[in-house]
Amino acid sequence: MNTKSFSRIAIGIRPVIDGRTGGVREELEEQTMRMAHSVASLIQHNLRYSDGAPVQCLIADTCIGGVQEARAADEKFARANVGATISVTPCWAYGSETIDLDPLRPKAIWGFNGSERSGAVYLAAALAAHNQKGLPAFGIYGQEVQDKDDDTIPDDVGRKLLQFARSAIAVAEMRGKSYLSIGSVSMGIAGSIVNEDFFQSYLGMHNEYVDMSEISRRIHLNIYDDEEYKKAQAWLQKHGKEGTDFNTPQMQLSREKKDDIWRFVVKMTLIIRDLMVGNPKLAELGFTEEAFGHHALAGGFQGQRHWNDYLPNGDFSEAILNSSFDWNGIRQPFVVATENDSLNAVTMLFGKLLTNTAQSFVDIRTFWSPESVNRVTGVKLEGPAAGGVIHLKNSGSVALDSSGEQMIGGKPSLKPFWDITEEEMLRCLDATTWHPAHQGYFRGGGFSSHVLSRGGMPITLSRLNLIKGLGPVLQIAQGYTVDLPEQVHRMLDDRTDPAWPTAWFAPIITGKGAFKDVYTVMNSWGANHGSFSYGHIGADLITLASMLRIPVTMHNVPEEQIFRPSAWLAFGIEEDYVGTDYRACSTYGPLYSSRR
Ligand SMILES: C[C@H](O)[C@@H](O)[C@@H](O)C(=O)CO
Ligand SMILES: [Mn+2]
Repeated sequence: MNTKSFSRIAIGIRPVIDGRTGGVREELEEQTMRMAHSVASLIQHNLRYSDGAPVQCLIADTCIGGVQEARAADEKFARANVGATISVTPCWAYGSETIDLDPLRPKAIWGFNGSERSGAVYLAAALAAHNQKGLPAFGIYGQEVQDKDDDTIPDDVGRKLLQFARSAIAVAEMRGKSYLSIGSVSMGIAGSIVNEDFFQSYLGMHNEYVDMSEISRRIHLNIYDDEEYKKAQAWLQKHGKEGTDFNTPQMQLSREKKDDIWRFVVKMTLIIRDLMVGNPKLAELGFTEEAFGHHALAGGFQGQRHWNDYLPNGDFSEAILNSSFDWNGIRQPFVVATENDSLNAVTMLFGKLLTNTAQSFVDIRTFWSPESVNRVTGVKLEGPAAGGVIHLKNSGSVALDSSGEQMIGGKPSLKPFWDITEEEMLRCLDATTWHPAHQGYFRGGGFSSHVLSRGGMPITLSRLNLIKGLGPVLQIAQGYTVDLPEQVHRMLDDRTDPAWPTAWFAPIITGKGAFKDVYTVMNSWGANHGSFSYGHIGADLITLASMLRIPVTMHNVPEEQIFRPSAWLAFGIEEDYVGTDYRACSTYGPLYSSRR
């Protein structure tokens, strides 16, 4: 992305120490600094930014024994674009004098579980100070006692440090970036009514808008890189497989018209990307203003109906941009929401920032109970599909990675772009057929990406909704993609548009609440759309939501994986995990609230 001129977000590490000189402090200096270095090294070795570079950590110049050193660290961090902090300590230190007071930076504290001196005492004192001041912080305290010269990070501590850091980086990455709406509201879909207050107060993001006519202008005035356009065309000749035209013969467009549409949608793709992140090549061509782009970390394309009723739809552009590759090779995926559903774009953005993988935009289309499947196909669903499945099927576009043709340990998966091989990219392309769009819905034509997600992939379906009087809420359902028997898949898929991408989803059922059964998951979904991300990332989504103060309305994440700021426990009894979260989020209010 064209954000080179912006400095990277870093995580600031704060070694906190007992400030009593004349014996105590001196004895602790080295151990405390070593803790800071081992945390920095853990993060740098395990986490990456969206472009694949390792996450940077910055350690305070000195150990922090009091307020002077705390503010000196602040100053260093402010200059270096530090977006979150982790304080570490093996000992007692002066709680409220040493903590990070910046209200906008997510913060965690690791208190070393030792017996000679106890980091736990500081941890508890510092967390109490944070909570008393309304600055929520994550507490990390290892399960097992460590000896004072043990510099290792125990597994449980490491897991929490990384869970915190992944979300903290996501929070910091969003701040100051834009959501770009291309067009406005698609067919009355509420998620495409962009809510500026939400973007600004909860995510620290800005909203940018262009009319869809801007795409048309750039196509007509040749405001795109023609060299890249030719490269893309040649690549498509080789790798783009056109599929069956499912329109009735009278509705089918001529070959000539279809070829025109191919040319058009490739240009649209370059233009949507350029609108989002800019393109220095445009400046060379004399289009200096267009070269900037809109600083967009996510975007959406309205399409229906003002554009699609007479021009080619966005299916191809969205599918390619959301994928981890194109004619330029393997690269980080963009986030482009269908139907300009900005709330689904945010859900996709959360998933992308937490995992660095391509996200799959889906319509939550049909609950197929075992009885309905049996009635229609005569087949009794078995195995993971036995309780019924939810048909996830976007109206024509999905990241090609969703095919599951990338492998981890020989199993279908979606990987960060730096782990995807050339061969896996080709397999994803091979698993995709581009079908002429349904003429009833898309009079202007287009090419829908037909991708069937392979079964057996752990996925997390999520969705952000806005509720007046309450604010944003997040829904999370972990589960698996499933392979239905071939003839069952065909019969069910053919009842709707077979040109569109499909995933059969079996959420993990707990027997309780919204996860009573598959029907209840479907019935509890708060909108027509959702986004799925590879892996069971519900715990990370919950941590991220707590940093942003977005309550989670439903989830099936095991209790032991949940990690939120320590203050959350003060808001209610554990059994009532949803209510506790609501009370905490509403007390703190959005992270970038003007109330502060
Ligand atoms: C083609 C159809 O109109 C779809 O676009 C529509 O059903 C949706 O995707 C709604 O989410
Ligand atoms: Mn839709």
